[in-house]
Amino acid sequence: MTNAKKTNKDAAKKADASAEAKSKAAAKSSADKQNGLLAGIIGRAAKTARPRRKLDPSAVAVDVVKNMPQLPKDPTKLRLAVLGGGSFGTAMANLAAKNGCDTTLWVRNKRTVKSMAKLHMNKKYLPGHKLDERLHYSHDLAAAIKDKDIIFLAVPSMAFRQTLKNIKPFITGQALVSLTKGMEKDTFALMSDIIREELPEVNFGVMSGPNLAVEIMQNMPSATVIASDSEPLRHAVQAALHSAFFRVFASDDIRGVELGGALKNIYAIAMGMAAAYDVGENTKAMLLTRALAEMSRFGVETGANPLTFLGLSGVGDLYATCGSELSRNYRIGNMLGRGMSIDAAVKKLGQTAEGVNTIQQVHEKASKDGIYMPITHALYAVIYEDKAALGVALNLMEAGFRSDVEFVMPHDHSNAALRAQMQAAQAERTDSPTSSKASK
Ligand SMILES: NC(=O)C1=CN([C@@H]2O[C@H](COP(=O)(O)OP(=O)(O)OC[C@H]3O[C@@H](n4cnc5c(N)ncnc54)[C@H](O)[C@@H]3O)[C@@H](O)[C@H]2O)C=CC1
Ligand SMILES: O=C(CO)COP(=O)(O)O
Repeated sequence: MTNAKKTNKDAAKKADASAEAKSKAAAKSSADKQNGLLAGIIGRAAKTARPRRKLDPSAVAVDVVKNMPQLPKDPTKLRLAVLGGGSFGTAMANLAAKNGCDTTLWVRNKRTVKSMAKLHMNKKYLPGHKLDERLHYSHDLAAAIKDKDIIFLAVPSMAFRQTLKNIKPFITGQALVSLTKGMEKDTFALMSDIIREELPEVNFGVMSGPNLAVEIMQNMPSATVIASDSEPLRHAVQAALHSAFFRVFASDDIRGVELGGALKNIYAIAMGMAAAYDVGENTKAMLLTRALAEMSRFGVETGANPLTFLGLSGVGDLYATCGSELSRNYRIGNMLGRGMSIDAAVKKLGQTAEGVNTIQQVHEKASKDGIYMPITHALYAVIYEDKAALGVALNLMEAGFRSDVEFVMPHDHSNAALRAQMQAAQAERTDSPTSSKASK
């Protein structure tokens, strides 16, 4: 090799090494920036979210907690009761029975119990779907929950408090898990609030996720989230329900998981209505994404961690319900979009659509507390104030300058900065001689 060639090769090597070092430094700086951004978001979330309530051991009756750490990890040894024989209670009870748990489904109607036990089918809510033959049925509440490890509640939100009052005399150490996705009428209480009020000594969790009951019965792979302060309870629920077709993820953000399940029903109604108007994919995507923004904003204001809304119980459930006719809330919205009144739509559905009440609760709470929830208010105006849907939808498009993700760039900043820029540009146009010429 000549000296010149060697010098060129060395120079090229040096240049490569320097380029590599630069690119590594750039990658590191970009990663640092991203980590910094994430740390900022998490930090803000931690500041805005209310401190989580941990169980206060001194307030918990000893006989109630003593069972929890001893919950059998082997699902075949778990004893469960599921209260509420609608589509979701039945689907969850069936999953647990298939896993070998000793499971009793409590249904208030004696005749329904007889029919289910005879046919191994819930003819009214899940017709055509065979239930596991090991599943037990009862209409006797005390017997159904006696000696159980966990009681799952799958009654509609309007019946939740009364159901807790009914089981209170028979609680001897069972843990509770709410499957209900709604808010109590007129109180804005979530199911976890009601449990804390009615049975403050009981260990509990809430479960929520993209879980259309019919798809679960069809063994379509699905997943959900169990949120609880109690690790043994989270593990027990995972062990009881996890299967090849159903994954159970864990969280300790009870409020966030529960709010995801309750709030998405509002937007499922909006999406069902939008579908009736035959809107385009861009419009659906905008609605869905701004719905997520509303949900997480509302969540932060009421004590949830906004990052929870990125999980299965947030965006996951929003996606499932906002695009499927299997969702009763979506169907209600679709009927409204086709000109039916809310009362007629609810009557025709004949099943639980929690969103109908949740819209009213959230509209009132957001108005009272000044939480910016334009989609919810718009939907409320269409459903309960008889406003024309198209006009309300177009008004939404004029809501001013907002930032995309407010936890990355807060709205005030984006609004103020954008307004200032627009005003400056406007002033420049009016001042410039060319603009006055053009306007003549
Ligand atoms: N169906 C689904 O795909 C899912 C439903 N959920 C939630 O589960 C809860 C229950 O929903 P579904 O089972 O779908 O409802 P559903 O409309 O299919 O059935 C409701 C059941 O509750 C019973 N019920 C009504 N009032 C009662 C009372 N006062 N006492 C005892 N039982 C009473 C009804 O007889 C019926 O068996 C709702 O909050 C819903 O949002 C959650 C996840 C999925
Ligand atoms: O919550 C659900 C699926 O995750 C069921 O939705 P609907 O109550 O709208 O049917």
